[in-house]
Parts: sequence; C-alpha cells; structure tokens
Amino acid sequence: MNTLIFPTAQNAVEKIAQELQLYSRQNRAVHISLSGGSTPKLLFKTLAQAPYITGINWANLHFWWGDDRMVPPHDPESNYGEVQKLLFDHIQISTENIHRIRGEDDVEQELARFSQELTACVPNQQFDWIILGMGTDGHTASLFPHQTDFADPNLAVIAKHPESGQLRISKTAKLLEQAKRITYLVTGSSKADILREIQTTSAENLPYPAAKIKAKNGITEWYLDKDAAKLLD
Ligand SMILES: O=C1O[C@H](COP(=O)(O)O)[C@@H](O)[C@H](O)[C@H]1O
Repeated sequence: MNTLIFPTAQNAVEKIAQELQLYSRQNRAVHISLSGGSTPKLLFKTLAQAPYITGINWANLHFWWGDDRMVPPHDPESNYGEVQKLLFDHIQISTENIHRIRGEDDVEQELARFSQELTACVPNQQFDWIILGMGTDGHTASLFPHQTDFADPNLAVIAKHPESGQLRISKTAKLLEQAKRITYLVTGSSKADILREIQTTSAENLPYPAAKIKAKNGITEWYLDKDAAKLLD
C-alpha cells in the first residue's frame, strides 16, 4: 500500500491542490476525475481560495466525476452540485470543461450519454488523474462490495446503494484502472479499521472495491490524514 500520511486533512488537500496547479500548467487538456461524498469538500473549498483560485490555469483542467447520484444538482446528495457550490461558482471555468453526470435525467439515457461523452472527450479513455474516496464499507465511486463486476467492459454502469436503494451512475472498475494515476483521499478515524484491513490482507481476499481497484499501468497511492492512518504500521 503506497501511502502518504499528512498531519491533517487540510495538509492532504493542500498537496492535491498544489498538484492540480502543476497539472494545469501543462500545455494541454488534463482530464481529472473527482470523488464525491463528504471527504473532498475540504479540497473544493481550498481550491476556491488563494493561491489556487488564481494560480490554477482552469482552462486546461477538465473535470469529471467517479460517480454521481441520480438527483438534480441542487440536491445536497449531488456530487456535482457540491463542487458547483463550493468551487465552480467562484472561478472562471468554461462549461465545456465540466463533464458532469446529469443526475436529473433518466438513468438509462444518461448512462448512454455519459459513456458517449467519455469516449469522445478522453483520449484512449485514460484519465490523467482519478481522485477517489472510500466508504467505511470499502466502496469507492459507486462500486460496492459484493455487487461490483470487476470485468465489466463498459465505461460506466448503473449502481444501486445497497442500503438506501438510491440509483447512481459510476465509472466501472475497468475504466478507473486505465488511469495514469489513482489517488485515494481518505481522512478521519472512522476509516482507520478498514485501512488496517486493506494494509494487512491481500486484495484478492477482500470484497472491497477500494482495495482491489488499482491503476494497471500507472500509480496508485493513498493520501491519508493521521486519524485515518492511526492503525497502520
Ligand atoms: O458514496 C460515496 O462515498 C464515497 C466515500 O464518501 P465519504 O463521504 O466517506 O467521503 C465516495 O468516494 C463516493 O464518491 C461517494 O459517492
């Protein structure tokens, strides 16, 4: 497990923000996939402030999501809606650079539309950088334990939250694993037990998508704060 442990969650997101700034200075379109849930909100707030708000060349960054819930953008459950509120509303960025999952639309139609957009816009369907989170149940994006097809050849899939039944669209494991780089951003002591399990047990003996999904030909790393990492060797 390739971990980088930061004293605080703020330190971890600052590192991601600095790296986004470096990516944005490459003279090309860079495809970035954001995670949802509660953990990355601190990142979005940080990016909307100095020095990143002006230091990042937003025109070069293309933003996508690992998953989103089938709810409209104003719903607090919308992963896109949170980024819009915390970041996009505060920066100058073209709508062409924002590749959201349209949670307000019919799920089957949106799956087809989103898959087409991935094919058309991302060279070789290979993301430059995919930032993922992990739930306490070991899910990542909306790929949940015991219901993920790791061999699904599609780019995106319809998923159902195992408890609430909420419909979502998620990138597939195969698409995630094609990335040049995957960074799991995991913070807080509620994730400490599962991180220990992932560190001490081989991924094939675990049901957790977050343990299994790795960049096949790239870098996979875990950015943790010290609360999340407190049980690691
Ligand atoms: O459901 C989700 O949760 C995971 C982790 O969320 P967190 O609230 O524990 O940070 C996230 O990676 C995923 O994108 C999201 O849909």
